[in-house]
Amino acid sequence: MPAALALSGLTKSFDRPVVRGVDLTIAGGEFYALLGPNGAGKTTILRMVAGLLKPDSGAISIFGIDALADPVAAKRLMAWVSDEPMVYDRLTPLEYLDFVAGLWQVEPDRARRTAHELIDWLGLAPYANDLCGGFSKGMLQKVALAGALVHDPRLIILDEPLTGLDAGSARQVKDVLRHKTEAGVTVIMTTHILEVAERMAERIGVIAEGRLIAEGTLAELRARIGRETTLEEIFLDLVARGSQAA
Ligand SMILES: Nc1ncnc2c1ncn2[C@@H]1O[C@H](COP(=O)(O)OP(=O)(O)OP(=O)(O)O)[C@@H](O)[C@H]1O
Repeated sequence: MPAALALSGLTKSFDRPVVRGVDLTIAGGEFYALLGPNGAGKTTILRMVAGLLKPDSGAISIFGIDALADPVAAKRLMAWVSDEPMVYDRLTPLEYLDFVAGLWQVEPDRARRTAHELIDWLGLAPYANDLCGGFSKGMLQKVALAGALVHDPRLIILDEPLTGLDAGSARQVKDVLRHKTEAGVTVIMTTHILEVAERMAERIGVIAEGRLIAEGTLAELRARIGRETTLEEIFLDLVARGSQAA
């Protein structure tokens, strides 16, 4: 069984190098959190995986598909959920999900079932027939998440999915992601909420200055630091060591 995601030697520069030779392998069904300081390159890595940015060099494989050579086949297997939700103002959540499912050519009955399931899970049922134009950012984030999941992707990539959500909405989103991993779906997400990474992720990767400076389970990261402490302490310690090494 090929890895859900395998990155090798991934690099990207803008006016300076931003992603500097990242190798990363995530197994099918894993929940992986990508942590790192602001500007570390996390979003840039994920945007390359999602096919929104072209790497300068390196390889991206999604369930064994070369995502650079066959981006359409790779995109069929994954969902990209950005931290800036893009939803059509003039559609209702149900219409939006129907539209997205149509783009993916999901069989209509199945699409409708999945759409209703996602809308229920995310607490959007009371607004399912209201125009998205009047929604708050948190509601739009949930509609965008539902839209990303309507074609039943096997790999879900989320950039800061919980930012700006109230406690109830954050719980709904976390429950959906948990439900998906229980069903064998792979999740990779960036977050600055260390408690979320600590509670939800099976493995954590730390990016600093464009490099993967550490990864492992929380216990493995703790062992690297050599003392029993919080993820926050581990994170700060690893990042400080990473910048010293660079
Ligand atoms: N399109 C772009 N053009 C020029 N520079 C960019 C572009 N996109 C990102 N950068 C730069 O690349 C660096 C890494 O950005 P990136 O968004 O990947 O970081 P991040 O780890 O996701 O940060 P944050 O936690 O703040 O979201 C930053 O210095 C950013 O300004």
